[in-house]
Amino acid sequence: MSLPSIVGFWTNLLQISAPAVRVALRRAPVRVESAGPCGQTRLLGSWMQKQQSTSRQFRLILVYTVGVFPNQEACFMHLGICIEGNIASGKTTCLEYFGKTSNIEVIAEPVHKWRNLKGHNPLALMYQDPARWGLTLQTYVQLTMLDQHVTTMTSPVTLMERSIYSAKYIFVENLYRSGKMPEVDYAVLSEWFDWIMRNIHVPVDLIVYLQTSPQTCYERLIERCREEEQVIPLEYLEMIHQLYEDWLIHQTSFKVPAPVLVIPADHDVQKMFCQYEEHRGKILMGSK
Ligand SMILES: Nc1ncnc2c1ncn2[C@@H]1O[C@H](COP(=O)(O)OP(=O)(O)O)[C@@H](O)[C@H]1O
Ligand SMILES: Nc1ccn([C@H]2C[C@H](O)[C@@H](COP(=O)(O)O)O2)c(=O)n1
Repeated sequence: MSLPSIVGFWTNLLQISAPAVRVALRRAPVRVESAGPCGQTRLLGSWMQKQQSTSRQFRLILVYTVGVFPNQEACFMHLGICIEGNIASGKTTCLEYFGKTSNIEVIAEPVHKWRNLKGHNPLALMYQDPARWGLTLQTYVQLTMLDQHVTTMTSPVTLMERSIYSAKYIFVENLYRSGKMPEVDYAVLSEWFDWIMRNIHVPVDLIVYLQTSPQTCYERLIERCREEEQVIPLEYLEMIHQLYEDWLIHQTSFKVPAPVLVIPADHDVQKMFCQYEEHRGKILMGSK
């Protein structure tokens, strides 16, 4: 490449691929692992991983590679953002808001699958008898959440409701700690989860935590009136709340897989929409 074409290349790269460049710079050592059209960058990526280097120069080499093989840009373009929060904290409402007001792809929690699996309702069974059905539900939750994480996305930004991480660190943990999940069931789920973490890349670029009081969630849960959840007492929401706080605010329980943007979510819907607008830029850029 001659000097002008190199300059032109960089200018074009930075103009056309700003999000790709940014994502590649930040995520290079862990994101370069797709096979097929990303073959060349995959080699470079694994070499970089071996070097255990996070230096800016190496990352720039990678960005250069993205530019030289422009058809690979899609590998770096995508940002995955998870909306986390207690039951009935307003996650679905948040997803619907962004789904309507921009071309972000939204993925709702697959609750319909948990309520109807070949005519069975694992969610209802779990609430009726957690010790018997907790493992059944959470195994299925883990599978369906993983499926959503690895689904190929076409738009640059995806907002996903909850994650495989909160399924394990919040809900499985809660069943176990409250004595409603036998140790052997917890061990089986943990083995599965650890295997997934070792063998499958589950990328999350940003966690948006809708922080509510348990009381607010209790009121919204009653208002929503989902049949299976009528048995949920306030104490259950308090335990889920504490697990979320320890994980995402105090960061004392489990590894947090991405930066956390905290949005206070006890407010009415209008105020929440205003807050979403205030944070729209950060969310779209995947930064807190
Ligand atoms: N900011 C809010 N103020 C009052 N009610 C809300 C607010 N956000 C959501 N709701 C209502 O609370 C219930 C739970 O909201 P939802 O978005 O389904 O929560 P989640 O997806 O977190 O379980 C729904 O009936 C919804 O209409
Ligand atoms: N791993 C999980 C995830 C969710 N649930 C339950 C909690 C709620 O009853 C329902 C959906 O949650 P929402 O989106 O309304 O917060 O599924 C669970 O038991 N385990």
